[in-house]
Amino acid sequence: VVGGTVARPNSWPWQISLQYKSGSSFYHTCGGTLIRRGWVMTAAHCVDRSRTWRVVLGEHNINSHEGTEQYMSVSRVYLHPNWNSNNVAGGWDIALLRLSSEASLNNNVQLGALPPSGQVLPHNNPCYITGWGRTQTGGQISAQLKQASLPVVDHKTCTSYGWWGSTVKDSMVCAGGGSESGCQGDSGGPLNCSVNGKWVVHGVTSFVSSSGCNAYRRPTVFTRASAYISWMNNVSIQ
Ligand SMILES: CC(C)C[C@H](NC(=O)C(F)(F)F)C(=O)N[N@@+](C)(CC(=O)Nc1ccc(C(C)C)cc1)Cc1ccccc1
Repeated sequence: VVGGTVARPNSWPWQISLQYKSGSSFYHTCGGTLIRRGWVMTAAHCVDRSRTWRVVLGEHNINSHEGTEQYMSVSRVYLHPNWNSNNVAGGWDIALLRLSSEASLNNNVQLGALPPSGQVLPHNNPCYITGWGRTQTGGQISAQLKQASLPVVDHKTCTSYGWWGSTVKDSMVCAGGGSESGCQGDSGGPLNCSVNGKWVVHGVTSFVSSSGCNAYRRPTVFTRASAYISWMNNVSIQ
């Protein structure tokens, strides 16, 4: 996350850290959202290569053990069937992870709320991106979970000339476009939007401009969760 602030610990209790094993250690690579006690929503581009994954719930500082963490292994990865890793512009950048056991819900670990199918939020709807991603283009990832205010940029604006143009599809949502943005390592994490006074996980962090995470008129682009409700329902009743 470029800009913004360090989040109050566990104030986004559905945020998870997706980590892969290398040698005898695990490393943060992406964010995600706990949507059921046994299911995590993340980006397909995070998990489209086979690795040994683990999901950390109740995490704040990824470099220290704070006693609120739950470490879960992943029993199966469900990539969206239409996902094409050579064409993130095509969309479909969403995946579900089946956890090998069910999370215990508490003050530090809660389920994220998904939007109703088809919901599209208005321009400037208040939203926050959260994640442990790089804090500057080309910089380091953050040890502590960060948050930044990224208001929705409507499709009409985001797909216009000088912005993302036709790269952004209807199944995506843009947010930000100013000095604050997502960055590498935030992938897969939630875009938390305030709707009727409740937090709804409206987006899955998908991409930023290669010319800079907070490039001018290149808002952070998210997979629009409300476009994939039926797919998620069909997968998670398996
Ligand atoms: C793996 C890609 C497909 C998605 C990756 N996503 C992220 O980093 C995210 F923002 F989600 F945290 C990304 O943007 N990766 N970049 C490598 C940029 C990138 O690849 N972006 C991108 C943008 C558009 C497209 C398509 C839609 C034309 C493909 C890739 C990060 C970057 C940003 C600034 C400087 C250097 C690196």
